[in-house]
Amino acid sequence: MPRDPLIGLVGKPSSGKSTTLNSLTDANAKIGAFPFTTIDPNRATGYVEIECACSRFQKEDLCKPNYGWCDHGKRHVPIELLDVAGLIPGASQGLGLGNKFLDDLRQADALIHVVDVSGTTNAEGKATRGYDPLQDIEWLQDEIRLWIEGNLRKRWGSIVRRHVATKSSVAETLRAQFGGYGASKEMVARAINSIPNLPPMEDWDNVWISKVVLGFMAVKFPTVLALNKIDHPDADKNVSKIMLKYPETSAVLTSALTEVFLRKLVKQKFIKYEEGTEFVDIYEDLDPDCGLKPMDPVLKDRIDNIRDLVLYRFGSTGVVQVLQEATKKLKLIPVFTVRNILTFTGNSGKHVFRDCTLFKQGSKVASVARAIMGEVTIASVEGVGGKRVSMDDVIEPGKNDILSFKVVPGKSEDK
Ligand SMILES: Nc1nc2c(ncn2[C@@H]2O[C@H](COP(=O)(O)OP(=O)(O)OP(=O)(O)O)[C@@H](O)[C@H]2O)c(=O)[nH]1
Repeated sequence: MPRDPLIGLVGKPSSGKSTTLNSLTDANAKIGAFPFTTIDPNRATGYVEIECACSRFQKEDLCKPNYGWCDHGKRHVPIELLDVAGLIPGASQGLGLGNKFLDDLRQADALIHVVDVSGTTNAEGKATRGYDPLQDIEWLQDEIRLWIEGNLRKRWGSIVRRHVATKSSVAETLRAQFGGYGASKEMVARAINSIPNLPPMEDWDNVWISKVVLGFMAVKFPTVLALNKIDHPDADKNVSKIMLKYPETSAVLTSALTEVFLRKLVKQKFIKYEEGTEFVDIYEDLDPDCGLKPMDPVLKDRIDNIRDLVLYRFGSTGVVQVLQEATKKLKLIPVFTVRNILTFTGNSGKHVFRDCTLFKQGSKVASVARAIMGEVTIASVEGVGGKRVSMDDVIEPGKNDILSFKVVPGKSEDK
């Protein structure tokens, strides 16, 4: 059965991973200004915004997801997040929580690397001033590479002997080695194909091994940088440096602390705030019967600062966007499963498109069936208009992403 996609938050201690996770979820990950607040991997549910199928059929008013929510066709679908305990230089040699961190990482399908661009924490996450966060991007990649390389080199002699003796292909041999990281055959093939002029495996030296590991990392751990703490005055120059050095890397500017603060004020009914945007309304901006409470001047000043320093300058706090970017890297397709393909309703009631699940690009209807229905015998699959859909079809947005499975009668309920 395919596993649900998982996005890992990585970064040095105190870079703001827990705050970012909190800002994306309702989880209460511990937040602290000292290293290793997060000792156990912390799983939580984030919500990624997609275009809901309800708007294709002008049924926005009837859309009521079983999980997440839908706001005028903008649907927020759950996705699992993993806050990985702080990593420091030397982790691949076991420093800090190194090996534990790296082992937790195996399960992730994409990474959000939270970088503290304020320069106020050093590589170990201790308070400092003027630290250059460029270093963090480099050493974190290095530690992951060294960890994977270390695991490979430990057994290199026997790996190559077996490879030659069994006349295996490079893909087969590497698939066996990288299986522990959850690598599929297709992933290993993509990694190998990304390296030009790769010699036979028995001729690889350390340089070739590093190249292969880097190729594998790019496929297995596509990464988005969350350049966090942009509310800090020193952030600008550090962001420019990073963008200049890594023009090809996906990066989103974030202020996780601001997002957490805004969400708190929403709960306390001081503001109306559209997540992922720059729009914050306070009592004075709206009608007296808007349901908001008036603020004292100190709080009002803070909101003005947040508008000037974060929202109007950057367009948002960035946290919603960082999750969008990470999900984009995974190339996920939302699939809507309904019981009634004509009305798009579920088991009962008038509400439409109750279920939506994210699947990897390239998934077939058969794997959607297995993931959603379990091990039952499917009699037929229908798409929009009641058209028959083949189990072998590859799912595509707008084409066959709305499905109804009919189960062989007597075996199980259909959906
Ligand atoms: N100014 C500012 N501070 C932030 C931001 N995000 C997090 N912080 C602060 O940075 C400190 C560390 O944040 P955490 O979220 O605990 O960091 P962490 O990376 O999870 O740390 P570990 O659990 O030690 O790995 C806290 O004092 C946060 O309030 C931000 O966007 N701006």
